[in-house]
Amino acid sequence: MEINIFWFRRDLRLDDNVGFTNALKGTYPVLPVFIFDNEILTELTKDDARVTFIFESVQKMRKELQEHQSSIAVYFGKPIEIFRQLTSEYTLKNVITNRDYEPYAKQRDKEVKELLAKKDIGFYTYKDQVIFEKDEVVKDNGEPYVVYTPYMKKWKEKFDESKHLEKVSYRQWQNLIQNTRLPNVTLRDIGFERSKIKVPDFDISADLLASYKQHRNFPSEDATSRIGPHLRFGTVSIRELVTLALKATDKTYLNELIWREFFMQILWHFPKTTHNAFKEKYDRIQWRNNKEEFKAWKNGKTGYPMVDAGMRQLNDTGYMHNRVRMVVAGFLCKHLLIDWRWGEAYFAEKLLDYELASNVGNWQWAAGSGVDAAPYFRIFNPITQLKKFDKDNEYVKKWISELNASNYPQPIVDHKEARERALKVYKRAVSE
Ligand SMILES: Cc1cc2nc3c(=O)[nH]c(=O)nc-3n(C[C@H](O)[C@H](O)[C@H](O)COP(=O)(O)OP(=O)(O)OC[C@H]3O[C@@H](n4cnc5c(N)ncnc54)[C@H](O)[C@@H]3O)c2cc1C
Repeated sequence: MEINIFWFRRDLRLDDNVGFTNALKGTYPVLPVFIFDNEILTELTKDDARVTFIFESVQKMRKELQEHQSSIAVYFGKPIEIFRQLTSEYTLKNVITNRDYEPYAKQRDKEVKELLAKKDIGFYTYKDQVIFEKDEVVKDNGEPYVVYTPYMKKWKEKFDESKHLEKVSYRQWQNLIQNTRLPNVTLRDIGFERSKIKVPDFDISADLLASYKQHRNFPSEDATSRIGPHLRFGTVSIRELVTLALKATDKTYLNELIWREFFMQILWHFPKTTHNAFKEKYDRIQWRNNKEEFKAWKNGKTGYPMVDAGMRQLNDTGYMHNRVRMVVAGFLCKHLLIDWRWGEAYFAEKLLDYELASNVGNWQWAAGSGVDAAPYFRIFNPITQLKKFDKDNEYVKKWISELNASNYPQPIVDHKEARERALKVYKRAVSE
């Protein structure tokens, strides 16, 4: 029997999934597939919460598909090897999937496509995780935007509700391979164990979106949507979110979703920014990279409550409030003069919503080296930030039980001295 494969990756949902819907509309029965990619997994700790979340999301889809007399075949290995195996097990016509824009994924897909082409099997990809991808929103002269506000304006100009928000669902389950017993793996099979950290539920209610602008900067309030990991792994569709964001009178939430796409197109056009400063001069900064100070930062022991509370929240829950992320990132790069790449890597290890484009983009923003970054001489004062955004110490007390006790560390650097030192080092780098 000739079949098509639909390959799930960062789109772990059956509804409003562009590639999956198109696969179901095709001529051949569809075999849904998910691959735990061992090249990605080897980098992670055994109780990684994101792996547990992916595992549970895939098993949930599997159950739902089994109710429709089908399933999803789940494999563990190198995608190219798994496809080699699948081409010998099945008579494949096409592999269909949603596009992934990260450098590793682009290379992986290129190799899979080449393998399939040699066997005369098609490889078709769809846009699913964004409203606008790659170079759909560029300047009139075709160059990419490197400043957010004009990008956001062009995004809104080009946006057409009837075209971009069309919900794509096609529940023709009989077009799936009718087999409820397709291969599966357990967490243990892939070398992992269940994490104690859970991805929290999200809130995209009209109430939250209505008050988002006024409350989103205060970390003690539960006033942001916590949608990050769901967007990252595709358990919710961007079209659904934009639909809700448009209904809100205030458009701040929509603008945040556009920031996500802004950073994604930056990564697409400038893949070198994963490792290099967007503004080249910033790679001349003489980082101090003191390992003891880095350890104090990671463990929430810098003596600056807002920094410490944030890092402890991250270590305990895999989440940190956006305002606090800005403060801890600025503190690492400027006060401690530690390379933004160290902080980026630590966030990548810990954040449930870790997403390469947004993480690199925001870290380079904090370091001053990125697109649309704050000028280097604007240095967050972690004490003033605390007074402004957590004036009753509600947030910091929640995460630092010993805040007012003698065992709470003294500041590891003096704000004023560290600020002056950062200004000198940055100035030297950018004016050389
Ligand atoms: C140093 C640093 C590192 C960051 N790393 C990541 C990361 O790895 N992954 C990630 O998704 N976000 C990252 N962010 C952006 C932001 O902090 C998170 O998206 C947000 O805190 C997630 O919580 P939420 O879903 O409740 O956000 P909400 O405030 O409810 O926002 C909704 C969604 O909008 C998008 N969004 C909001 N702010 C930003 C932003 N500044 N940049 C890009 N998209 C944004 C996200 O997709 C977010 O989930 C980082 C920010 C900083 C300062």
